[in-house]
Amino acid sequence: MRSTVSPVSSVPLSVGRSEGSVTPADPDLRERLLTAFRWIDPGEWCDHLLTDRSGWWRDPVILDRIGPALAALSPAQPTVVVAPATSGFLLGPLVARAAGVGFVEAYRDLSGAELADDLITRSSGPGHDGRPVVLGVRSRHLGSDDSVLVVDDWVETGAQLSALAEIISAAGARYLGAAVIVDGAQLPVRDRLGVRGLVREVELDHRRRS
Ligand SMILES: O=P(O)(O)OC[C@H]1O[C@H](OP(=O)(O)OP(=O)(O)O)[C@H](O)[C@@H]1O
Repeated sequence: MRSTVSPVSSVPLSVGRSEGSVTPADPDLRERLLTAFRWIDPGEWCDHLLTDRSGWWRDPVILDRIGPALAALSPAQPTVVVAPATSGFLLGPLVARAAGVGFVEAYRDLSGAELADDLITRSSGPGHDGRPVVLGVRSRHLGSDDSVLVVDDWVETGAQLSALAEIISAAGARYLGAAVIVDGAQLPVRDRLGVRGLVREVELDHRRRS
């Protein structure tokens, strides 16, 4: 399911979507997020649409406002922001900066020499691409005094967030919830993982059809 067209990632075409509430946000920012996003139909070889989120990062206004907007979704003041590779490595530091805290990477590829460190790893899934999710976080960067806001650009099955919530719990830290740009989660997943989003996936879907 993974596209070779960078920086596009895949999201299933016929995913179930809930109509749950999304936290109200800056209307202009929401409009920019909806406008700058593109669905891509790769054609016969693929039975689902691909997501092109690159327009978000190209818009300087989005880049300026997205950190504070996501930080504002946190139900409490975090002591640290955690986000998964790859998009989370862009978004996470923007949110951490807005919240006045530090950032910790959650890696998907645990084979790199740079990760020769004590890691807390957890698996979950399958994720939106049908594959198991395995994430690892350096244990020395999280502790029992930490309240952790997880940040990502998109939630679909919640597999990434589930693994992160378990990692945070294993570190003895407090999981505050997740702040995301696009909430495509089903209601039970949204509630279980404390997901708050700026836009709903169905809003993007409506734009595709209009
Ligand atoms: O709720 P889930 O089913 O776990 O899916 C959510 C994940 O999907 C996207 O990642 P993607 O695989 O597209 O990778 P990217 O961060 O490199 O764009 C997004 O950035 C989330 O991390």
